[in-house]
Amino acid sequence: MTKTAAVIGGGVIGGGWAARFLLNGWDVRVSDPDPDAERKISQVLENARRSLPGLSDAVLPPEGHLSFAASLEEAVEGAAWVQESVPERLDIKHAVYARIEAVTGGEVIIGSSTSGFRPSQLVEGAAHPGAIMVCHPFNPVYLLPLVELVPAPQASLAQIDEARGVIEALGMYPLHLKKEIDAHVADRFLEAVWREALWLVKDGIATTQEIDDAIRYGFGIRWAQMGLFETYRVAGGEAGMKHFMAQFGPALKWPWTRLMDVPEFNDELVNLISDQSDAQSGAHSIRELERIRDNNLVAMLRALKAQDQAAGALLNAHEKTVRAGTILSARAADITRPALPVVTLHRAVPLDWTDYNGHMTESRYLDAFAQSTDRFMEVIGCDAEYIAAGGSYFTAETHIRHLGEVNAGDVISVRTRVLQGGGKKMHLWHEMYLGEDLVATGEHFLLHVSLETRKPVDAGAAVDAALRRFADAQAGLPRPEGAGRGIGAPR
Ligand SMILES: NC(=O)C1=CN([C@@H]2O[C@H](COP(=O)(O)OP(=O)(O)OC[C@H]3O[C@@H](n4cnc5c(N)ncnc54)[C@H](O)[C@@H]3O)[C@@H](O)[C@H]2O)C=CC1
Ligand SMILES: C[N+](C)(C)CC(=O)CC(=O)[O-]
Repeated sequence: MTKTAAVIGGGVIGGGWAARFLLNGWDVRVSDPDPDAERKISQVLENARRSLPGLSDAVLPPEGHLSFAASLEEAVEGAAWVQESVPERLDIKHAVYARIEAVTGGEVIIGSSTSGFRPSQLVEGAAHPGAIMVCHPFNPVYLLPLVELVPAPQASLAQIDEARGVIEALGMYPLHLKKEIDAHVADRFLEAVWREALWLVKDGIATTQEIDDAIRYGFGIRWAQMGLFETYRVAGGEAGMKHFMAQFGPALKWPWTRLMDVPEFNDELVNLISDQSDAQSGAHSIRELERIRDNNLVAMLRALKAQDQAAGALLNAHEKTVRAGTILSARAADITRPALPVVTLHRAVPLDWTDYNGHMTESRYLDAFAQSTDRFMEVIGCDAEYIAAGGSYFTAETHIRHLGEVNAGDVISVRTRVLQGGGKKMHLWHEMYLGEDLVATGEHFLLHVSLETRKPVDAGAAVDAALRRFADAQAGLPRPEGAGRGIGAPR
């Protein structure tokens, strides 16, 4: 049964949470007094739809239903999770919790997005303090996986486990802090860097642009993949962390920081920073900047995914749980019915597969069809073990036709037929579908080779027999329209 999340406060962060829940198959009910909340959330959701589904190579569950409740109580009624993202003011948060608890009676976890309040502050006056916990996300919530999970001391193990389970099921990473502290862990770093940056601008040392360059051309890239300590361990050379600390330890006593002071936050400083920021980035609207940010984040996360490192390793682990029980079982059914085309690919289109024309770029059609060919090779037994023993297929010729547009986030499927198969030859016909619409075809002629001699040889007996089983069973099907067609030939 589809679960419902109540999102209380639908601003920047509430909107991001709504998108994260919806795109992972939850229904979402939003409560926000702002008459503009619906418009703002629909824009956040639009950005999320083009970036989150294609982050993974597995297809997420069907998108949940979004609704806007007339009252907080209506939003919370029957919800399996409540995520509070109202402004960072304790009085507002306390008033909201009292109303939520009156409906849930402490039976449902209330995750708070608070950037800085400690759980013991959040639960002051609460009837069911164990159910209220810090679940601090990072913007954009629909792409960044970190959630700092800080329960109040009254929380039971079962409540903490439940929270952890929900966060993980959303593809996020619960960092469970056992001790509370103002601003948790990550925001203490952000605060330190922010203070230092304000001083550098105020003192005329660097502009907002120069500070951003210092981060994005250097340590910002490093931090995304190894964090702080592992990065510094490597920086210590062969002697590692101890050498690093011996070399740079004394600098801690030198005036390398102004963190002890806070620059006075007066109009002069605010204008200095915002004027420089306008000059730096004012040419883009916030929505444009969000899309630029999302494109970059998706590209970085997918690069880390390919390396199975950091947040990319988390994506891979989540993908396994999403895959289980969906496409794999569908494929297994197809394999037992060789007269039918085999579903060899079912995935969402990643943002980094699109181009300047705003749709899936041509090289990715070959990528998708190549994945289908690889999958079909596995189906007939030409798998990693067979290849390691010295046999494989090389592609000799390919013809791709583009029949319809595909956009980021679209779920595509490829169905594969065998036009000819046996001995050295394998002639495949891939059809790519968006729903029931045929959007591309790929015709591929492959030769079975010996990986030792690099020359064509007949396939091994088992692979040959499996391939012929498909070829024979599909021989009676009508020849696909477009098969064997040369470029420019009439349709
Ligand atoms: N903006 C950021 O970068 C991050 C913010 N946070 C935290 O998330 C929370 C929300 O922050 P933002 O989304 O940035 O603020 P925001 O100002 O964008 O959104 C707050 C929303 O709450 C609504 N609201 C006010 N009173 C309400 C009530 N009684 N019931 C329901 N809705 C109500 C407002 O109309 C507004 O739409 C804060 O606790 C903040 O510390 C956490 C991570 C990052
Ligand atoms: C600036 N901030 C304290 C609201 C930042 C956060 O809480 C996390 C983030 O997304 O940067």
